[in-house]
Amino acid sequence: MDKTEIEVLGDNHIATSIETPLRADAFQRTDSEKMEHIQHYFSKIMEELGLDLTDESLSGTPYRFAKMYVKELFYGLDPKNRPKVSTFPNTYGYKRMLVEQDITIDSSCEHHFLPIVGKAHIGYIPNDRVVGLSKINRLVDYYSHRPQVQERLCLQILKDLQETLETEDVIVVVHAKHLCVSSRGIKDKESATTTVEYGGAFTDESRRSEFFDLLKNGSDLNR
Ligand SMILES: Nc1nc2c(ncn2[C@@H]2O[C@H](COP(=O)(O)OP(=O)(O)OP(=O)(O)O)[C@@H](O)[C@H]2O)c(=O)[nH]1
Ligand SMILES: [Zn+2]
Repeated sequence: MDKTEIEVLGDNHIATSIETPLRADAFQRTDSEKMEHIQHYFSKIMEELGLDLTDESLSGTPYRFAKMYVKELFYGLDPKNRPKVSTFPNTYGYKRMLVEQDITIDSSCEHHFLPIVGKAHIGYIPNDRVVGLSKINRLVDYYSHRPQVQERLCLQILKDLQETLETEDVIVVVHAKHLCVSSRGIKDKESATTTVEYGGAFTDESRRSEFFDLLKNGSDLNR
């Protein structure tokens, strides 16, 4: 694809599917093999920029970069890294809304590979199964650690929780800053992006209002 085609495609940045676009052979290579290749290619990028890789401070950077990509920033690409999320019967019969708020979002934008940082807030109305609270945070962390667009991140978290909790009654809000907007390009330091996705009972406006009221109460309590 040449530069003109990329410029034309520029605004077509909304993903066409909820799934992260992966190659069929995405996991044929081991993590170590991937790190070895990325280390090699990143050293070439550094060299192209004119950097002297024999410098003591720079010499380890290609390895650090490769490890960071495969093991840290993008560990969530590999389905084998999805956290084990066991559910248990809702024996106490709690049927009201549960809100888990201010979950850290540390993600990366797939257009520029720069950080997306913010918070996720999640609500659900338990059906017959409930989940350990920390597992919600773990799922958010897992889906965040892929090259993402915020809309898809929000949808992937929603879909997984709906399947795991065996209910459509889930709402996901992501509020985040994109470094590709704040540190390059337009360089707007103040703006942030909010996405919201929901299903089931949350299609009812009064349920959404209840959720947003609980969020507000939660943040007031935290003050
Ligand atoms: N909808 C959406 N857009 C995003 C997200 N992350 C980055 N973008 C946008 O994706 C767009 C990519 O547009 P391009 O015109 O190809 O890229 P660019 O020339 O670097 O754009 P500028 O950032 O305006 O300089 C930009 O407008 C980004 O702000 C996201 O999570 N969701
Ligand atoms: Zn970006």
